[in-house]
Amino acid sequence: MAGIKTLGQFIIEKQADFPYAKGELSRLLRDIGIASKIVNREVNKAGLVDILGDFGSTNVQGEDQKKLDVFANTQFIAALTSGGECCIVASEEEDEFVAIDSPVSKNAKYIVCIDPLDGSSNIDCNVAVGTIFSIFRRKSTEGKATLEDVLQKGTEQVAAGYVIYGSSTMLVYTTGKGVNGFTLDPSIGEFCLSHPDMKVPEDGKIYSINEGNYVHFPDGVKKYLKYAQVEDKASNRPYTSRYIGSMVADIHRNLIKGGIYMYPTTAGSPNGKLRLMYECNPMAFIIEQAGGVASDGFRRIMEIEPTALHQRTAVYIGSRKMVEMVESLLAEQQARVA
Ligand SMILES: O=P(O)(O)OC[C@H]1O[C@](O)(COP(=O)(O)O)[C@@H](O)[C@@H]1O
Ligand SMILES: [Mg+2]
Ligand SMILES: [Mg+2]
Repeated sequence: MAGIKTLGQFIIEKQADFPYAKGELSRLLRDIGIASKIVNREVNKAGLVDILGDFGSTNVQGEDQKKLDVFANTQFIAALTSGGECCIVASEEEDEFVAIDSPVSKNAKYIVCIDPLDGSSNIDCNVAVGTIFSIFRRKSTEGKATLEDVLQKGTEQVAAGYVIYGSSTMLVYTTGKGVNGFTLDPSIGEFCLSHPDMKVPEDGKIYSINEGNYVHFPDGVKKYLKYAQVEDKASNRPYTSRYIGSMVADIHRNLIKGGIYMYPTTAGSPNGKLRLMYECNPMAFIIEQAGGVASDGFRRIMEIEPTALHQRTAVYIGSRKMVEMVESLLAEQQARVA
């Protein structure tokens, strides 16, 4: 196959963009690629191996852990431990952050916040799921890295990405110099560059939201849904509703076609459902690097000062014009009640 470029080759090539790079971040991304392939192998034959269903425990969020949540968590921590470039893993499936204490990682300076398996509610019914990761450089230089090293604003991310285990498996990432997508070619076991320099369309006609929570949505969001559902050919309306229920898959579709993914505050989730450190920050970095917008309705997701590992936030993310429209309706609502 003429002209393929593997993830490994691309990473090394892009290292030149960072004059002081010593290859640590490249190796860290390599390790995430390795664990993704192992998870992909299990996802692809999930019905044939004992990986479907509940694991029988709950995580710190009070969610039932799926066997694949636990498997993926174990694989990413193992790959990041043996890779030697990671000093802390903060995972959705771990109550506290995991300090990586292996001989190879004593000088490690990177922190990985990870959602090992995103879209857990879709695992057992063969719908696309994913992995989401966010990478920071530790701030402290002496001794063991601490929670303070983990709780950095999204603007401090040095890299972020996701893997989608869908009809094909893709890894999409950014290091702050654009967004590139790689498709796994099972015949050579390599992620190959398939979507260079991804850009989210400025506007779109797809909205993704769990309308089952409609009655609990802020008025501004209800107004936006009314706006989206009105017949008006001139402005491409009504929009189309698409909701997979896996954040990675919904945002990946909207990144390619244009659209908005929304998970507002609801009665059940007064602070929103999605987690800042390993879902919203990494997705915000990718979407902003692709020319889109990521907001909690009132400010940039990446400007939120984190205070807790598993804190949640409302999220509105995707095509710029669509997110700005929702923000203006939420601001109007706020002005009315002020
Ligand atoms: O079922 P709901 O409330 O619509 O929530 C779906 C959302 O929750 C999530 O499944 C949360 O992620 P996890 O599966 O990693 O816990 C998102 O992927 C998805 O967008
Ligand atoms: Mg998730
Ligand atoms: Mg998850």
